[in-house]
Formats: sequence, C-alpha cells, structure tokens
Amino acid sequence: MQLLEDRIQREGTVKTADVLKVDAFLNHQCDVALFDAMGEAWAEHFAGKRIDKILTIEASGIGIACCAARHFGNVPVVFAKKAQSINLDGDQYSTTVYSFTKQREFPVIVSKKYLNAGEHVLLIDDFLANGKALHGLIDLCEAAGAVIEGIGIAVEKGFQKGGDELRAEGYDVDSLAIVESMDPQTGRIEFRH
Ligand SMILES: O=P(O)(O)OC[C@H]1O[C@H](OP(=O)(O)OP(=O)(O)O)[C@H](O)[C@@H]1O
Ligand SMILES: O=c1[nH]c(=O)c2nc[nH]c2[nH]1
Repeated sequence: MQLLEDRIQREGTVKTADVLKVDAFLNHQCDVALFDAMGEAWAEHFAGKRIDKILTIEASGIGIACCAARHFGNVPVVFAKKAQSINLDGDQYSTTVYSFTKQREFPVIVSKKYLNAGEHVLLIDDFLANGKALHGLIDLCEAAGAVIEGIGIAVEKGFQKGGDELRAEGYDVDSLAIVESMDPQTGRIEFRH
C-alpha cells in the first residue's frame, strides 16, 4: 500500500536492526485517516469472504481493528487481553505470547462469550515480526472452533520469520507494507513488492 510505505519512509525510523519505530502515526499517535484507508485495503483484499468478527490483541491492534471493522459491515471487534482483570469473568480461552517490544511472556485471554465455534474471524494487527502474537490468536481461535478467514497486518518485517511461516501454514496474510530490509546505520528502508 503506497500510502503506508510513503508514510514509513517519511516518518519511520530504524531504531535497531530489527525495530522499526512508527509511533508518529501507527502505534502511539494514531492517524485515523490512514487507519481508515488500511481498513479499505483489507476489505478489498478479503472481499467475498464471510467475516463475522475481527480479533486482535492488546494494545496496538485495537485502533486499527476498530477502523477496519467499519469496512466489514461494522462487525464486532474483540481484542485479546494481556492481563487478568476483575472485569474478565466466566470461562476464558487463554494462552501465552512473548511480546516483541516488552520482551517478556504475557497471558493472552479472551472470554468464551466473545469467540464462538463456527464464527468466521479476520485477525488484524499492527506488526508481524516473529509471529508470536498471531500464533497466540490462532491458538485462541482453534480452542474456540472459530474459522480463520485471513490475517490483515499493517507492517510486516519480511526479514523476520512470522509472515513466511504463516503463509506456509496456509493462511491468507495481507500485509499492507512488507519491509524487506532496513539499516539502522543509514536509516534506509526497502520494501518487498
Ligand atoms: O510477530 P511478533 O513477533 O509477535 O510481533 C508482533 C507483535 O508485537 C507487538 O506487540 P507488543 O506486545 O510488542 O506491543 P503492543 O502491546 O504495543 O501491541 C505488535 O503489536 C504485535 O502484536
Ligand atoms: O513499533 C514496533 N516496531 C517493531 O519493529 C515491531 N515488531 C513487532 N512489534 C513492533 N512494534
């Protein structure tokens, strides 16, 4: 998606060999018009598929998923929580996920009320790196008996293994920008096309 690639080139910074900082528009300050255009692009890619619900994970996937839902007939958005809470009652599906930016394991929890057998689910997230977050969401869907129709990602780092693994597993992964390589010394970012 040219709009997203241009934005990454203009405002993204390569912090280290594997950390791209795009917090000016994606995962700290949020550009809602950009999120809306991303939702439109996923709706085009997944057109014709039955999507009953969008599932994402705290924290950075939530805003993107909510904007995307507007392009999928306002389907509900469910986000997996990364901590127990007194608000999480009743039966739950849960797994654990290693967080890329926080560098530790988190529980990943969804109430059984909000993920049901036979529901057709689109998974959305801001980043795809090693695929830990996505595999956590897939585990939750499998436990619930939900059907995964596809995966929409804003930024995939193609030099990390998550995206290629998920495609090899047979998932339809639509990443709007795939960073093929990036260099913290020069700041150069190259995309896969
Ligand atoms: O493919 P992976 O290696 O799992 O990396 C991608 C995940 O990393 C980030 O989550 P993180 O927990 O780091 O941050 P967040 O709380 O801002 O979402 C991002 O939001 C993705 O969910
Ligand atoms: O802001 C971020 N930059 C990254 O490179 C990344 N990888 C996973 N999650 C990420 N979040």
